[in-house]
Amino acid sequence: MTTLEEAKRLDAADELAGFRDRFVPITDPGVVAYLDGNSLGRPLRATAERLQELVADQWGARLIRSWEERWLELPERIGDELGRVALGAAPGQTIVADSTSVCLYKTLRAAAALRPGRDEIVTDSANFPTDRFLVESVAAELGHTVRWIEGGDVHPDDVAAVTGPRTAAVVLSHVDYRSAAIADLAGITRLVHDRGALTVWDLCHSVGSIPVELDANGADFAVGCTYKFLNAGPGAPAFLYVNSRHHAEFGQPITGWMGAADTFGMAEHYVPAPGIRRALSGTPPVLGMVGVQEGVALLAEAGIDRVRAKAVALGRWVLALADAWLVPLGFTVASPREDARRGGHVTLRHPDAERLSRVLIEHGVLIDFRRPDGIRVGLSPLTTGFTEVRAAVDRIRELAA
Ligand SMILES: Cc1ncc(COP(=O)(O)O)c(C=O)c1O
Ligand SMILES: Nc1c(O)cccc1C(=O)C[C@H](N)C(=O)O
Repeated sequence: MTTLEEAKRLDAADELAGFRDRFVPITDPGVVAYLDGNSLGRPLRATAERLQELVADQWGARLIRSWEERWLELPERIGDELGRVALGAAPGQTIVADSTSVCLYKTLRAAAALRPGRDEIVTDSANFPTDRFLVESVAAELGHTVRWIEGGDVHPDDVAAVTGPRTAAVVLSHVDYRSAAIADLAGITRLVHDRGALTVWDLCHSVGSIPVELDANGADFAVGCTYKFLNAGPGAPAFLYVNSRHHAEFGQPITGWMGAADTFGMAEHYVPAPGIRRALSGTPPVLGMVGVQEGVALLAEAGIDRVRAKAVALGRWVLALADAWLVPLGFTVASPREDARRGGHVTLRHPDAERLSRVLIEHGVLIDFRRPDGIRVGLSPLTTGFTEVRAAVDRIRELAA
């Protein structure tokens, strides 16, 4: 059923519908649908308020004293909360810092160093560019070889085929940025450990969208961004997770003073801080962390399980509309149809996707084009509505006909 009544019924039954009011309204009357929250989540009203407060009360009034009073502890404090709410991570293992790219570099270098004598790093040829580029540059830096899994939608068997006694680390995305295919984090982690290697998971497209269980699955390292489903804002800092069993030996390559044991001791040489704090390098981005804090707080209120349930329902809705309206026009579905294997977006393929994406954006349907022929429909359960999605797919039908 694809009727407007059905869309309204789904919106009326949506337990998370009220959360939409917690976001800054879209004032541009030309926007029909915002389906790009998996690239840049919408801003929270609370973030705007908290930023003003911070500038006035903490930065403006307390000046440099705010570092000691509250700012220095934020990377760990927000990291712990993020770990609790979204990552299945006990406190002391997650920290907010840097960009995903930098966090990936740090964790991959650390992982490789924990496996001396092994000289191969595994990743997937369809992985996000930053992941592939960093795997290549870390491999070049260390004299390692990259072993590629071809083509995305990575299964444990694909990992088994390229890992062995020479594998140091395996770098994979939990949710594929193009197809939304969910990798078997538990099964792959187990397999990689059986081969004596370590895992680095990129959680950019899963954090805040699907529950992740890092501790329960024995994950080694993970990284992710906060500006997608956590709505933390453009360029908001990323996070990294290091399982506590690696803390004693965990050494990361950007040995700045903020990750040192005694930051203000101005020591002659670097001695890493105990625990996850050693993952830090430079001064934490306090303004950007406000958005992370608010995004995580909102997610805690909504609950990751309810968020996931709505993401699944939105995904099914896109598939139903696409099957009825777009498949007859030459579109194909590039995302898994099985709910359990599909993350928080649906990618539709069309031979003319690049031009069509431009036209759609001009007509207020804000989707993403992803090479070579994908139109990516991002579904953010805290802001996306069923009627909104229907209007968007209707517009795609109209413009593609
Ligand atoms: C899978 C994945 N990894 C990494 C990134 C980005 O990394 P950064 O935060 O360094 O821009 C993105 C999106 O930008 C992504 O989708
Ligand atoms: N991080 C981005 C940016 O700085 C500019 C534009 C887009 C992005 C994105 O997040 C892209 C996104 N990771 C993707 O999956 O395509």
